[in-house]
Amino acid sequence: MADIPNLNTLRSGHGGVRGRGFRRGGRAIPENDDTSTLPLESEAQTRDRIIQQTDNDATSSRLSAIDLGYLKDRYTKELVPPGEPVARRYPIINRGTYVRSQTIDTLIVKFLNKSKAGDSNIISLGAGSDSRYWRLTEETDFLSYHELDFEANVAPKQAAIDRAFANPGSELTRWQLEDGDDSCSHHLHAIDLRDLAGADPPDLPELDWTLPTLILSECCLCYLPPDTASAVIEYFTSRLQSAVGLVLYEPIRPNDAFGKTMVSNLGSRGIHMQTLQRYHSLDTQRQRMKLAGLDAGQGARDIYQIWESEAWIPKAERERVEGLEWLDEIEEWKLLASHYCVAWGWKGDVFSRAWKGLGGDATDEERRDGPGQ
Ligand SMILES: C[S@@+](CC[C@H](N)C(=O)[O-])C[C@H]1O[C@@H](n2cnc3c(N)ncnc32)[C@H](O)[C@@H]1O
Repeated sequence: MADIPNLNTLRSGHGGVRGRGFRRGGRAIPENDDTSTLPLESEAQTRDRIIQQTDNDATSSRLSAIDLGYLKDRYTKELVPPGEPVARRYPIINRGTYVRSQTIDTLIVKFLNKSKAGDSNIISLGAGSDSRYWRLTEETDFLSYHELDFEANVAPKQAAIDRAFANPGSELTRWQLEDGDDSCSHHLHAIDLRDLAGADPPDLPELDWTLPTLILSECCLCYLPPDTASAVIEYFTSRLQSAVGLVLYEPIRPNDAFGKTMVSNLGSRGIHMQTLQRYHSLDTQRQRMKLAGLDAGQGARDIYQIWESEAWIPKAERERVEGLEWLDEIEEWKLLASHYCVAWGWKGDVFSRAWKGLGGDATDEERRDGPGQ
C-alpha cells in the first residue's frame, strides 16, 4: 500500500527540474540538469514537490509487489528510471498494494466489459507512473486513456515511454507488436488539477466528452483542499455527456489511534491529506458520491473488507497470495487495511449494469467496533 509513513522510497528526485520545459506534444526536456542556477523554491512549490514525490512511494510499493509475484505487470519497471534495485516492502504493504490494485482493476474491467461494443474513456487523475493503460489494452479494444498529473511527473514518464519504445527489446515494444492497437490511445496531460477548479478551466485536448467515462483517483484527490477536489469532480461530471463512473482510493478513519499516528507520520514528511477529515469513513465517502450526483449503492469498502470478501478475492486467489510471503502481523494488517478504502459511484446504464450489487453486505455500523468485527 502506498503512502504509508516511515517507508524508504526507492527513488528520489522524480518530479524535480527534469520536468521543466516539457509540454505535451513533444518539446524536448532540457539537457542541462544543473540545479545550482535555479531560483529558490517557494513554500507552495515545496509542498507540491512533496506531493509529486508521493508517486515514488506508490511506484516502489508496486514494484515490490510485482517482484514478489503479487501483481502481474511487465511495464512498470520501464516507466521508472533504469538501474534502481527493487526495494522489498513489508508483507502487509505488499498485500495492501495487491488488494488496492486488484480492486481497482476489477471495477475497471467490469466497466470495460459492459461497454465493449463501443469506445470508452478512462481519466486517471494523478496517474503518476501507473502502467494500467498497457495492461488493460492487452485485453481491451476501443479505449482512450487520459492521464493527468503535474508536468514534473508527466515529463519523466513521457521520457521513459519514449526510451522504452526506442528499445527493440523492451516490454513496451513487445506490447506494440502484440497488443498495440490503433483503436486504443494513451494521452498524457501535464496539468495542475487545481486549475480545473478555477473560473476559466483549461480544456483537455483529445478528450471525447461524449463517451462513457470512468474517472479514477488512486490516492490523488485526497491531496487537494476538499472544495477543490469536489470542483475537479464537477468539472468532469458537468461536461461528460454519457455515463460516468468515479473510483477513489483514499485513506479513512483518521481519528482513531492508528489513524492519528498515520496522519502525524505523514505530516512529519510534509504530506497533508486535505480531504481526510471530511471523508473520514465509508459512509461519508458514499455521501460524497451522492453529492456529486452519482449513485453510490454500497459503493465503498475498506481494504480489509475487500480482502475478506470472496466476492472480491476468490478463495483460490487468496490462498495463492497468502502463500507468497509469511505474514504474521495479522493485527497490524487488519489495522492498516481498514484505514484505506476504495469508493465508487456512477450515473448511467453501463455503470449500473457493471457495478450494481457489488460490495457485499457489511456496513460501517456493523464494523464500528473495529476491523473484522
Ligand atoms: C500517491 S501518488 C499516486 C500515483 C498513482 N495514482 C498511483 O496510485 O500509483 C499521487 C499522484 O497525484 C498527483 N497529484 C497530486 N495533486 C495533484 C494536482 N494538483 N495536479 C496534478 N497531479 C496531482 C501527484 O503528482 C502524484 O503523481
